[in-house]
Amino acid sequence: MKRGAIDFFFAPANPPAKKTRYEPSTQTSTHASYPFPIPHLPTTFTETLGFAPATDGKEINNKPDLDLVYYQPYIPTEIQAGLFDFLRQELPFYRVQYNITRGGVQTQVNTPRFTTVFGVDATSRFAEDGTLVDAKTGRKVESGKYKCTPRPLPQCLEYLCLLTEATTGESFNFALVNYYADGQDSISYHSDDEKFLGPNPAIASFSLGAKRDFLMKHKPIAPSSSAPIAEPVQLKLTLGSGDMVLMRGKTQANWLHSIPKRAGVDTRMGRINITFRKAMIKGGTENYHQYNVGNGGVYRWDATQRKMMLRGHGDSPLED
Ligand SMILES: O=C(O)CCC(=O)C(=O)O
Ligand SMILES: [Fe+2]
Repeated sequence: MKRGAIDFFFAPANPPAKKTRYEPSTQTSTHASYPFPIPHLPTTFTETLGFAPATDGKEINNKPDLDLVYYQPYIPTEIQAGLFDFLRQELPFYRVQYNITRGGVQTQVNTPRFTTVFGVDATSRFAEDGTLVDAKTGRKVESGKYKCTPRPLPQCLEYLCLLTEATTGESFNFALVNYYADGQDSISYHSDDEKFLGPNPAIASFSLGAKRDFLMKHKPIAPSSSAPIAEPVQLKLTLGSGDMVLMRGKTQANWLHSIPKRAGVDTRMGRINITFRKAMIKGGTENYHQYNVGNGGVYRWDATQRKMMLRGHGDSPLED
């Protein structure tokens, strides 16, 4: 029977397949530490990234100790959605659990988002063949140096890192990635002021996917008898897909930032955050690995079920 225009309108013969917003590259980044190979950026993305930053950065330094550069957006519009899909699909993610002891009481912390990390601190670098060598001497790093197995940046993040270095004039050796599955995933107020980053660290922070509020507040200032009680100094940036915020100077030493939980329509969508940072010493590599990879199972995006699915456990590498 012939289908009329009305039938076509109301009942498509096959539900439309979800459009893939990128054409995967056949080349991959591989490393003994990766649970599966990670495809290179599609060439359409690398070509379009030639036009990044898509806008000039705006300096935000009108509050005490604050030094930001806000690119709204940095990633060109045409590839924002595709790059989000690509990274969500192709990176390994973790849901890290760890214990903290406060006042002699141990409690388990469930990190309220998916995380992953690539990079090694400035005392080491990866040689062409993927082995770790001493940054100064070029000699092979002894196997016991790190408690974890550092992972090199895959080409897809290395490319974005190099671009970010060129834009900002800063240098980075780490990419930390957060995936907030929905509005219930979050990061609580903190500052990225660890000693292993050195003084006045620069951190470039990318957003892809759902819009989320990025809240900043000045760290408490010890009250002095002469000064009047100051209003808390705060700031809200609503980060959209493709945006980048460079935090630098005295920002980390004096400000806290967070992505609070949110209810509402857009918050059913996922959001990816990538931060590029520079760790100076071994402790930075171990800290980032512990809190962003941990020792639980690896998750990968399942395009059919449209959620992160547990793919394997522990450090045992998976075949793709
Ligand atoms: O998701 C964000 O925009 C912020 C992430 C963050 O602050 C962090 O990973 O340290
Ligand atoms: Fe942070």
